[in-house]
Amino acid sequence: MTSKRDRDPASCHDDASPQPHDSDVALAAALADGAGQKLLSLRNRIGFSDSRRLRDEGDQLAHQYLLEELVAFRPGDAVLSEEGRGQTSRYGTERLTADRVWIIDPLDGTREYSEEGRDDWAVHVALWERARGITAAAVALPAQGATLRSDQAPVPIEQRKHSVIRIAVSRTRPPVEAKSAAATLGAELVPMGSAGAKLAAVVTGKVDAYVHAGGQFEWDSAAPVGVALAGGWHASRLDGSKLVYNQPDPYLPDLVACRPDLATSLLEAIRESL
Ligand SMILES: Nc1ncnc2c1ncn2[C@@H]1O[C@H](COP(=O)(O)O)[C@@H](OP(=O)(O)O)[C@H]1O
Ligand SMILES: [Mg+2]
Repeated sequence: MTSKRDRDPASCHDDASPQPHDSDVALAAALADGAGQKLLSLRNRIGFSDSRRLRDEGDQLAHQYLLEELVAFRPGDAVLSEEGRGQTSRYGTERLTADRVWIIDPLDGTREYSEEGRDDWAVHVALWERARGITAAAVALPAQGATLRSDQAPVPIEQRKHSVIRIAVSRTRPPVEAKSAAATLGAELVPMGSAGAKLAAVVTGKVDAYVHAGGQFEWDSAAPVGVALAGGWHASRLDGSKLVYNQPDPYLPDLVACRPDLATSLLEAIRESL
């Protein structure tokens, strides 16, 4: 099969499409954008009256698009996707011996995607490389018209302090650890959907931190954590240990991300709550 890498770019792509010789991070951003545009179109086309249908079709549409493009542009790489089956699923073993694995969440914040007017949902595309971890990442926020990339840090860290510390949490499952840490620090909780949207709120300065506990998988955090770490933010497990990806079991149930100057006091407040 001819891969898109082998084709003449001018013959088959417009300016917005991924290009065969894109860097990994440029490809991640182009694919996250592409999936995001498809999700916006689907939302416009079928509306919100049948939210289950919108969620299911959105998940599948974005997954299929990302998978086809990754197979075409990076045919030698493995994929771990939330929506995957077989080799791309959490049970697939090909990724465990691969040197390069794309960890994707085609639609993060599925619930919010199916609710009219909400913009807290995202598309995650990250590349994990053996012995290096996450080396390229992009998080598209299609309804916010933004895409965050691991090679382009947003505004300088000093500009992003609030008088009262703001901690983003799940709007449906706010963890007790975050409530307790907020009480210790005199912080306020900011409920929001989607791990990608919450980490984006951290790196763009809308909030100071994101605390999650109680369950999550590698695809929920790989790309947003890749963007945050590349930009100089703190991101770790709640106990302060490193977030490790492409594990045999991709369950990765908790994380904390924040401004680096807040990390010590926030981790300490969380530790007191454990
Ligand atoms: N306890 C839990 N177990 C498994 N996944 C969870 C979880 N809590 C949150 N998540 C996942 O983390 C993402 C962000 O959740 P939240 O908006 O509640 O913060 C969602 O991803 P998806 O939308 O991709 O399923 C959600 O399914
Ligand atoms: Mg998710």
